[in-house]
Amino acid sequence: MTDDTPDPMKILSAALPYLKRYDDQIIVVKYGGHAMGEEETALRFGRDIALLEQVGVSPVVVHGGGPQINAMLKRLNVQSTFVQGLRVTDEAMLDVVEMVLAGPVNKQVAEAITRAGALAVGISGKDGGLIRARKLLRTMRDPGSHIEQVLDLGFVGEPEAVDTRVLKLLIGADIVPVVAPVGVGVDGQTYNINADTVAGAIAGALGAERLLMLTDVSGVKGPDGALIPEMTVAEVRAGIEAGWISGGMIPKVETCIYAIEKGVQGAVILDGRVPHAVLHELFTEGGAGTLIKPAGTLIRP
Ligand SMILES: Nc1ncnc2c1ncn2[C@@H]1O[C@H](COP(=O)(O)OP(=O)(O)O)[C@@H](O)[C@H]1O
Ligand SMILES: CC(=O)N[C@@H](CCC(=O)OP(=O)(O)O)C(=O)O
Repeated sequence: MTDDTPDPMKILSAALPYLKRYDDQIIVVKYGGHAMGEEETALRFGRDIALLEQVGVSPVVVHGGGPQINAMLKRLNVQSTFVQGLRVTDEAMLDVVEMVLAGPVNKQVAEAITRAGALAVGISGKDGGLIRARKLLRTMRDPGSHIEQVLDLGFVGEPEAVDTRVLKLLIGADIVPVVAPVGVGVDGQTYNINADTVAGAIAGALGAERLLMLTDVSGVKGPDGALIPEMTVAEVRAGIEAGWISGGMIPKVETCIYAIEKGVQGAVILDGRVPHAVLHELFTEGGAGTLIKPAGTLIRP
């Protein structure tokens, strides 16, 4: 009779080179609202992050919460509209967004990590001057028209500067920072920022070793629908140009490209609903999802 159960000793031993590779390295993990799923998924995520901390990696978590905001809006009977994948945010909407992101979602994620045995502290981009934001300006052109229209998305922002001091203090004290994607302008105005964008900005500012983007698809799929394990920045750009990278995947890969251009060694898009996706990516030979990397590097050890 054969026993297909993987030998835990073999798994641990095979993970050794990766454990050494990521020792003391900063890994930014974007935990998307769709990847949060049921309570058990969140607790499992918490255990994976706590394990990273225990083995000497320095994880920084940036979470989303789009579906959780939608659920609150439904309870309040408020409609929400999206333009180019971004939530149009007036003053009343901003209150709900900040309340949900910096409130229950932020605390649940931090608590799940803490419950698993690592200390985690939830903050928003407004704490410690972490994210100085400015209003995001987006334009749109109707098909067949030459005229660019400026879109008004209200209080939707983008990071203008990232002050990493508070993150470094927490990391230095072996505390896992958990960041809600809200920022503040020089004039004190609060902004709602897409969580992918915040994760990319923080990974770039910290010079992280890796940016992991946890979502609800297995990674970037090619024109034939098959998962692509590794791509260079140039290949990603060609995919956008050719149209087989589209919709919600565009801002995600653009965030990865931004982070790589800021010096991050590799950015991975992976399915956060798969048990232990983070550990699988970091500590196994094949990794998980799609690794986007600078040209000419061979970085899956
Ligand atoms: N080449 C591609 N590979 C994978 N997904 C793609 C691709 N092109 C477009 N997509 C779309 O991008 C979506 C992922 O983005 P999105 O739903 O915005 O993620 P999230 O909610 O986690 O931010 C997928 O569900 C898929 O419909
Ligand atoms: C401007 C904008 O659209 N902000 C997002 C912030 C949350 C987010 O990005 O959450 P996910 O990562 O779960 O999608 C929103 O209001 O939904």
